[in-house]
Amino acid sequence: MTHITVLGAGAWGTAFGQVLADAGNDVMMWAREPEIVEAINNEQRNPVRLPVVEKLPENMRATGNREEAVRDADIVVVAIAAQFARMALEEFKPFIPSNALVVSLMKGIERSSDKRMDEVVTEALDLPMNRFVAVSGPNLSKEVAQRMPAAAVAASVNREAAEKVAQAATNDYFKIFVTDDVVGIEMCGSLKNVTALAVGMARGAGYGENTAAMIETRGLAELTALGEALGANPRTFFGLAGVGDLIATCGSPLSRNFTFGSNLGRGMSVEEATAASNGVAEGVPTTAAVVALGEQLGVPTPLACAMNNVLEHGISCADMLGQLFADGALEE
Ligand SMILES: NC(=O)C1=CN([C@@H]2O[C@H](COP(=O)(O)OP(=O)(O)OC[C@H]3O[C@@H](n4cnc5c(N)ncnc54)[C@H](O)[C@@H]3O)[C@@H](O)[C@H]2O)C=CC1
Ligand SMILES: O=C(CO)COP(=O)(O)O
Repeated sequence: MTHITVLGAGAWGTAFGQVLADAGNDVMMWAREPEIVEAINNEQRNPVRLPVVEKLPENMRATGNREEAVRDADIVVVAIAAQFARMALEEFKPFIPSNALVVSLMKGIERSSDKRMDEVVTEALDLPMNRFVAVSGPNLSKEVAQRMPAAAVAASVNREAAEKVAQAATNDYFKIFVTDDVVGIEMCGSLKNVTALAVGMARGAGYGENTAAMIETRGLAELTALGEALGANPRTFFGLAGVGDLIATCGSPLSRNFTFGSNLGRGMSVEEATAASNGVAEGVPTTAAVVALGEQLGVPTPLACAMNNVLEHGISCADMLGQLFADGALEE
């Protein structure tokens, strides 16, 4: 039996923990919230972050102790809000077994460094890239938690590592494919959140299908240009983690990023939308990081720039779309 530890018992950490438990693994959740540790161990539930599940599998336990959480792990899965991942992982570093694989489920770019999660995780743990795997795809946690069929992609420079993670997390309702395109997978997961904020905002402001489709395809073009500049494989953008996740996230009120944008479109301030958010909306800090990455790479990022003006300067939805229209590019 494979011993897998999930760091972070948020909505996705818990739903993915259930995927792993349903696939027959021994799953240990680490949570910093004592009430979540207690609820998982005593009631087999996570009423705080994933109330939709009435009974988590028996082979899922929890602890708040870092050493106990990871010391026997074959695979360590990280599902912590991206901006806090580096700090949190540094505290686990002394306890992670030297042969364990480390998997990131996170979809964000660290604002303080403008680095992707593959960079943050390997730096924080001093981990060789061949022990790192990124998992990403159209995986709204509430649906996966209800065991509705879904799929994702595991990316690693080490094919064997990606296959081991894919096997460990595949069950009768969840399937994982493999790729070696870590950068592409990371960029897809992070940038679709920026697009979802903008689409949500347009929806909240009352715009329809054409506007949403325009933002989604311009977002995809922006993500493809940035990803290619970083060496990603263009095919990745048309797979599950790219177009697949854009469709899921930009089309569902279950997405925190879509909902955050929608609340902005309805007239809430960033502070009000943050207070109303049911969990982390990674696109918010990631938007500024995408603008910075675009500047560093010389790649235009009109959508991220317009969305950044919403988040930092409070411009309206009409002005955000106006800025997209004012972009000088004529080639699609
Ligand atoms: N919810 C979803 O549908 C999906 C989420 N993701 C990604 O997975 C990551 C986690 O998402 P969720 O679990 O849904 O978010 P959540 O908002 O439900 O939970 C966030 C988690 O981060 C932890 N955390 C926050 N600050 C921390 C700190 N300083 N130290 C340690 N832990 C800290 C919280 O305790 C919690 O476990 C995000 O990057 C998200 O984009 C990926 C796929 C699907
Ligand atoms: O990544 C997700 C779905 O694939 C979840 O999106 P949100 O973080 O916007 O809820």
